[in-house]
Amino acid sequence: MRSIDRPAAQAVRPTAESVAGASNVHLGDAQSSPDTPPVKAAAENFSFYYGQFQALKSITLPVYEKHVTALIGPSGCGKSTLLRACNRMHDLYPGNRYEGAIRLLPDNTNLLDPAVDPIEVRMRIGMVFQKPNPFPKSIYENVAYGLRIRGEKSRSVLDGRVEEALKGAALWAEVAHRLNEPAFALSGGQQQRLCIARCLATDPEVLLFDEPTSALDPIATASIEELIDQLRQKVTILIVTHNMQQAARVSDFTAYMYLGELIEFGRTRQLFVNPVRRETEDYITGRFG
Ligand SMILES: Nc1ncnc2c1ncn2[C@@H]1O[C@H](COP(=O)(O)OP(=O)(O)OP(=O)(O)O)[C@@H](O)[C@H]1O
Repeated sequence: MRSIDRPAAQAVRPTAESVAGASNVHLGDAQSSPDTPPVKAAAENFSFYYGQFQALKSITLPVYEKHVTALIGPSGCGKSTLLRACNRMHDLYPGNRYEGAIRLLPDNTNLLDPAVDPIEVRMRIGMVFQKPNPFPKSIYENVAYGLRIRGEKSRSVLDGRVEEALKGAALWAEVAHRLNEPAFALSGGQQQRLCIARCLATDPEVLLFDEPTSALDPIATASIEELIDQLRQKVTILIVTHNMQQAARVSDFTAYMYLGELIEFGRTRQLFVNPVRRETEDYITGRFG
């Protein structure tokens, strides 16, 4: 397996237009301008099939560095399928098929390349699921897990990284005195922050959130949203949400999907206030979906 953490000598940084160029996607005011952030990842004519069924149709989408991009759209439009493709979750099932590319910058690696090790992809691109899914291990071992897989054995390095990740997930103050307790002893909101800490421990470049607050109460939801707001300073975030208020609150850019296609992509404010496509307007005003 080829490791993907070495930048290629001639990495190409796509712009919003070069990413969207071959498609009909409306970029709205997300087009390149002096204040457009660099592209961190990009789907390029990406299609996905569950057996004979085509769930995603030639998606072309830039994901901007250290910003939050929300994927919205009615149930079954392919949001989770796209998110899962970004860290090769679909590899686990036979019959699934990718076409096109999902590139990670600056090395311009196609994450779907079979020569790229999916385990390494998951270190660079962490994923947080709808329901918190800690391992049946201690709080400490959950966070240390990815580092141990990477071969880290030094207790002092592990201790330091576990503390740093728990602080990054705004959980340290609540668990510092109980690191050896089972992760399942934590509340749902704490377990979700533990899962975020588990991702942070391996220093991911991108974090994927698949409806991360749908199983949480309003207070735990607010703490996860606050955390996302802090995390964007150091990591690129792609989030699937059914909750349009949440998309409006937490994201900088929004992509509206329908029936496996990307209909519109733009800055969140523009997409919600002044969408270019009629389909987007119908969805966000509740006339459809
Ligand atoms: N394992 C699977 N096998 C076959 N088809 C699937 C599978 N998973 C999803 N699909 C289909 O792919 C399409 C996209 O599903 P996906 O879960 O990505 O949509 P979504 O937009 O995330 O929906 P929701 O908002 O309800 O979670 C749907 O038509 C769904 O029925």
